[in-house]
Amino acid sequence: MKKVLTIAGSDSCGGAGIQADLKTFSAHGVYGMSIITAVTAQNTQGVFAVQDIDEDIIKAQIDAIFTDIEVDAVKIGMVSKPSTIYAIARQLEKYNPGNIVLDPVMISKSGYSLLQPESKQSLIKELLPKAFVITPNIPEAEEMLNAVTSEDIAIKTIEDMEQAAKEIYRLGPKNVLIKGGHMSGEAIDVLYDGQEITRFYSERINTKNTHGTGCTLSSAIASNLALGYSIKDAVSNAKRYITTAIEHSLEIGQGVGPTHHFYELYKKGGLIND
Ligand SMILES: Nc1ncnc2c1ncn2[C@@H]1O[C@H](COP(=O)(O)OP(=O)(O)O)[C@@H](O)[C@H]1O
Ligand SMILES: Cc1ncc(COP(=O)(O)O)c(N)n1
Repeated sequence: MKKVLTIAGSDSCGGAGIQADLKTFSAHGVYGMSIITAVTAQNTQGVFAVQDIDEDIIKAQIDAIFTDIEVDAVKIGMVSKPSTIYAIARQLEKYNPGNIVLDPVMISKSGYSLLQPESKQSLIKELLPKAFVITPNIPEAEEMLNAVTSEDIAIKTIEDMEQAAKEIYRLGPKNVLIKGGHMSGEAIDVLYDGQEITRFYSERINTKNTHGTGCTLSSAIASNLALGYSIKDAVSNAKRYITTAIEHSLEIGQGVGPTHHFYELYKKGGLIND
């Protein structure tokens, strides 16, 4: 069985973060493992408190896994503060895993900042060059480009997304996927692999329940990479997975509800392997 690790924050309401990642891994038939970087007190309406986990125990968790288990892919989500980022970066240098999917989580759907402002530069310098693929949404892509150019870059069109993907590629990741969830019209994601741009299309589903879509997509990409798919096939499969997960999203809580991870659904639709 393929083994996939998530390094991310805990979402108490189960829609995003570690919880979404582990559900996604299970639905893909891969074995999930987790390292918790922060605990959030969160529900579908907001994030109410965050406690960062000490970097020594983050490091110890990474040692515990890599000294014992072969890891086929790593997904990185909420990393919160600079010392957490440095700890993860040093451990990745030590164990050098492949298939690192970096979801540069910055602000939750409910508007709470999950990455401290002083962490942005550390994330760019320490983690971007280690990523096989980075998966920013549009505001995150803008933030990263603004941090490196000191300009006020706004991504408004699909061509802007393509240009931004090429510029973020120069910061060191092997592939850049900019997600179009925050645009209007079709939900189009754009991949740049250093050679060419590929667009991934889906209809825009009319729902407010998109809590955890970015976490789910990046974990689905990590699962597919672990299963041996190429980056383009991994993104294409993951895009179908997230579209189905949003189509069947759940009316749970009073705010932005979560996506649905239902093994039988994906099996029936040919979205996962046995
Ligand atoms: N309403 C929607 N209908 C269809 N796909 C969507 C919708 N909202 C987001 N997506 C897709 O979900 C994935 C996550 O995108 P996005 O919501 O932008 O990420 P994030 O959670 O990081 O903000 C992307 O593949 C995006 O195209
Ligand atoms: C612990 C954690 N990690 C990531 C997200 C982002 O998910 P979303 O953008 O869907 O709110 C979140 N809300 N909580």
